[in-house]
Amino acid sequence: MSSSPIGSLSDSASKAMCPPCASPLSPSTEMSQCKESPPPQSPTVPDIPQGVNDYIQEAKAHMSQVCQDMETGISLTSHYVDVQVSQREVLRSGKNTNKCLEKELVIMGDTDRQKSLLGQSQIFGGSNDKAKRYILLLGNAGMGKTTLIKKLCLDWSKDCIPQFDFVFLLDGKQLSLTEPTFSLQTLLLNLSSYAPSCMDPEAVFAQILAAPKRVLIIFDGFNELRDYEMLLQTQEKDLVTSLLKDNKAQTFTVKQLYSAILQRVLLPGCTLLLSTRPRGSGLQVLRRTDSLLEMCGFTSTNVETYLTQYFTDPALRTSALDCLKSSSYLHLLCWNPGLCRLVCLVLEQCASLEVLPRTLTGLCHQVLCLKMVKERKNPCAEAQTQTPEQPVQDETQILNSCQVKKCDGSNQKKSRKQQHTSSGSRRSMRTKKTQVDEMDEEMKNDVEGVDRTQEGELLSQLSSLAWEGVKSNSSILPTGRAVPSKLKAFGLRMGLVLSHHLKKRPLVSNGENEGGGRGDKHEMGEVKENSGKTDTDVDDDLILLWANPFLQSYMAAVHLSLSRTVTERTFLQTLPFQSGGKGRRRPQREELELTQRFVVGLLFHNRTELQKLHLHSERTLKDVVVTKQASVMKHLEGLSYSDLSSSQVLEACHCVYEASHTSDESSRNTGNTRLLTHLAVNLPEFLTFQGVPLSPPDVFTVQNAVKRGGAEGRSFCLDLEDSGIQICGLRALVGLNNINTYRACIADVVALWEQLEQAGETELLQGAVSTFKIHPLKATQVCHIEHLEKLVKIHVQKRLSDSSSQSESILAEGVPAVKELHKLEFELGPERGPLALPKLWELLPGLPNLQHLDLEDCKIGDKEAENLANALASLCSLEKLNLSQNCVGDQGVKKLTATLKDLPKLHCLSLYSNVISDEGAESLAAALPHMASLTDLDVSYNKLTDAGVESLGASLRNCNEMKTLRMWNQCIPYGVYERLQHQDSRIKLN
Ligand SMILES: Nc1ncnc2c1ncn2[C@@H]1O[C@H](COP(=O)(O)OP(=O)(O)OP(=O)(O)O)[C@@H](O)[C@H]1O
Repeated sequence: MSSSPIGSLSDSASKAMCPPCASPLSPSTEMSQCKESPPPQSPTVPDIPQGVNDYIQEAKAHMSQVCQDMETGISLTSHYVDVQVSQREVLRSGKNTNKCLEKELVIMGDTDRQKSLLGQSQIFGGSNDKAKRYILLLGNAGMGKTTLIKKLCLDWSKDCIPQFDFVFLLDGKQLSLTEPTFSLQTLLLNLSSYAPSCMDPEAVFAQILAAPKRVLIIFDGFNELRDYEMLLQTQEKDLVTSLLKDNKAQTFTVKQLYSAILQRVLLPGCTLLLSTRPRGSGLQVLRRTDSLLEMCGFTSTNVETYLTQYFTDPALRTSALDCLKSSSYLHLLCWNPGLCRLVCLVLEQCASLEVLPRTLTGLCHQVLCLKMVKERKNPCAEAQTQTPEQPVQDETQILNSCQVKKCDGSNQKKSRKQQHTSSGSRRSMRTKKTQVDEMDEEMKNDVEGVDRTQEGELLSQLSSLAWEGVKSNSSILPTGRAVPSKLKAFGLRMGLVLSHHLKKRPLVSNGENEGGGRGDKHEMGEVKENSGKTDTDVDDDLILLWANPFLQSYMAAVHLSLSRTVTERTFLQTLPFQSGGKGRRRPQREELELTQRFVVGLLFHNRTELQKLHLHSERTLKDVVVTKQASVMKHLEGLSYSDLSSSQVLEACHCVYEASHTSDESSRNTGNTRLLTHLAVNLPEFLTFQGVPLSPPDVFTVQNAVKRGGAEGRSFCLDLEDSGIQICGLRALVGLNNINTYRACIADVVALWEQLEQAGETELLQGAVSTFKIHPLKATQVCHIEHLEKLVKIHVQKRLSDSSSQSESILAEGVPAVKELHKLEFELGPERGPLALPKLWELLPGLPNLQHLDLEDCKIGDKEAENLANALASLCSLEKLNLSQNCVGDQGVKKLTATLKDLPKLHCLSLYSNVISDEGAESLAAALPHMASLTDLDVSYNKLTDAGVESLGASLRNCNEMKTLRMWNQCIPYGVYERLQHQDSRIKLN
């Protein structure tokens, strides 16, 4: 039992009732309160009992403290950069057969993405929108999901998200707790991260159940979408019944409860926010979500802001900014906030660095080396600096800051206000402090025992663990004795791993709520339990995690490329691009992909640098590296790039970039330039990245390969459609002088042209206009037609905008891409089709060279047919018109035939499956002899009777050019067709 004095209810209530601004934030650095959201509303919530309200206020005060740290030594208050999220949409193909989430999502162009950006206040639905209840937040590793969630929690603590009385953060890591000893109540009030001790759980839980709409539950720490998919498997009926029967029965596993919340069995009215990396399939999740958000990453302005906040010393700031500007690739990597953080770590040393890293491998290597240097200089500094007065932090950070930050050298000053903690928090802090002290002691012993020469050994052991993690898709290190304490301590000191305290369920029994928070009691109990444990088992509930996904992958690659325990066979199996045929490829996991990239980068890295990572003698290292280098070369040079999927071609560009931009002069002259040349020579001429999201660093490596192709006399046709490429990336690629043609989102291309015109870059504009292609065009989104309309307008007006004159000479003949558009498929389906049809009618006359127009299944009725007829009048080149599966009736056909008979080249007309009856057939029959070019007509599956088909059959006799007339209609006896067919074999039944 805890002997800590427990703050009285009135005591904590008085603190909890402090106005929100008095929450313990550092006054000097306090963030502007709720910039985008409406002014904070009154924190008083009607109908909430006072005791519960006290808890809410305490939870807010607690959260405002624990969410302060973005990561060790970096505070949200001083370092947070306002990033935006974009709203994504799911493709409504209805097929849903894709194994990969990315293929299920609409990939927006840059221009549209900018329009879809949401501020933080809009994440849960703005005041005018419908509230969003099931939100999925997507972002690759390091893109800032957890940070945004912390910011949201902080905003909530400042009453800036007033629609929720309760916010609970459920962590994927808690799934490691597998005992069936939890209830919904203990899960929310005791297991959720950042939750303070609760004095009256019964009342609070009752309030949660009474108003679930005012509850936000956030799921974070799930690496991949497939982790959620597992939780969405239908639960057994009996389990659902028992879950519903008793919310307080402590008989469920964390997994069962997570599952039940995600499946809306428990607290169905609450709002769910799920964060995850997007790889993997996620059909079930997609079906449930009503809002799909994606982290947008840092813009260059964001990067500048980040650096400005990071480097408080003006001189260092200026040199860091200058350094970054001089290194395009590092700058582009900063698009990922997690990498921006690593770049800043390196930039801290920019004055003393001879060269900045030029690759991701180089960056991670440099960061690791810096960590090693710091660790050597200061093996256990600040070991005892954390005092109980310091604010409690989240479970990971609290230990991390005691154990890792000590080597970090950063001494964050805490304001008095920050030191003000609630009594519950202090107790919990003391409990954790006890655990931390135990670990510290253990570590100190270990440090003393660590011979510096062992560093290499420890690094290699750690890298082997990193590879185990990557293989099993986990960032959690093996628990218990599997990892020697010396190794744990080393990983913690280096800041490569963090320890995370798994909150275990405190037993709730009647009367236990008297005299203190249950969490504290339990935590104390745990410490007691653990006190007799050996040094490897300080605390069962402490798990170790890799602190940074990039460094984990980097370490894994160190193991694969440098360890002699990795056999040649295993090594070869881990090389990239091993999966089967194009169609069967599943999306590669992010950590594995990164590891493979690092392996290639490391093998061509400066050997003196590699020496720092292992204990090998120079000669052994050389042998290991040379052998593996040869395997990599053989593997990459043996690839047939035309057999690779687009994402694999992209990955190949990355791998080769990592190998060829090493700082090692010796290998730069040998293997790695060979790899780049091989790639450049063998890349397919039609280089398509359609459907593959292209981030700024992706574009850079593609640019690098294509440019090299130019030096080898190659030129390419680029397809960048549905890649989400930023306009600046588009410019970089289009600006290369060996691009024959390119395709990309029309709106972005137009935006690029406008930028070029404004900048007076006429030559580039000329090239960008003349090499752009849109044929054949498949419109699957309403915006595609809107974009086309814009382009056609430019074509017709022969200038970029009403006010522009510069582009007039370039566009004197119109837009070549429009002139060359011969085929347009309108594939929006019956739901969205009608939304875009009016625009289509407008733009069609601007496409005089269109030969093939496919308007299948988009709900064209008689009215639309009339509009179409008018629009078609000027399409003199039209050869094929597909109007299958629409609702064209007799009136529509009449209008159409009046126009169609004047189209001199029309040879194929499909009116399959419409609603044409005999009257319409009559008008068609009358027009047929005048449609001199028509060779194929399909009017099957309409409403024709014998009379209708008879007239068409009769008319056919006067049409010498016709080759087939299909007119199967169910209600006509087969005999009629047989007779007609007998008369004229051009009549077909199907
Ligand atoms: N908005 C931001 N402002 C400043 N720094 C940020 C921001 N977002 C992220 N960072 C930095 O990037 C690091 C990684 O971010 P975070 O952990 O939130 O990424 P994540 O998307 O949750 O990654 P993972 O998928 O690996 O969990 C943070 O520790 C922080 O240093």
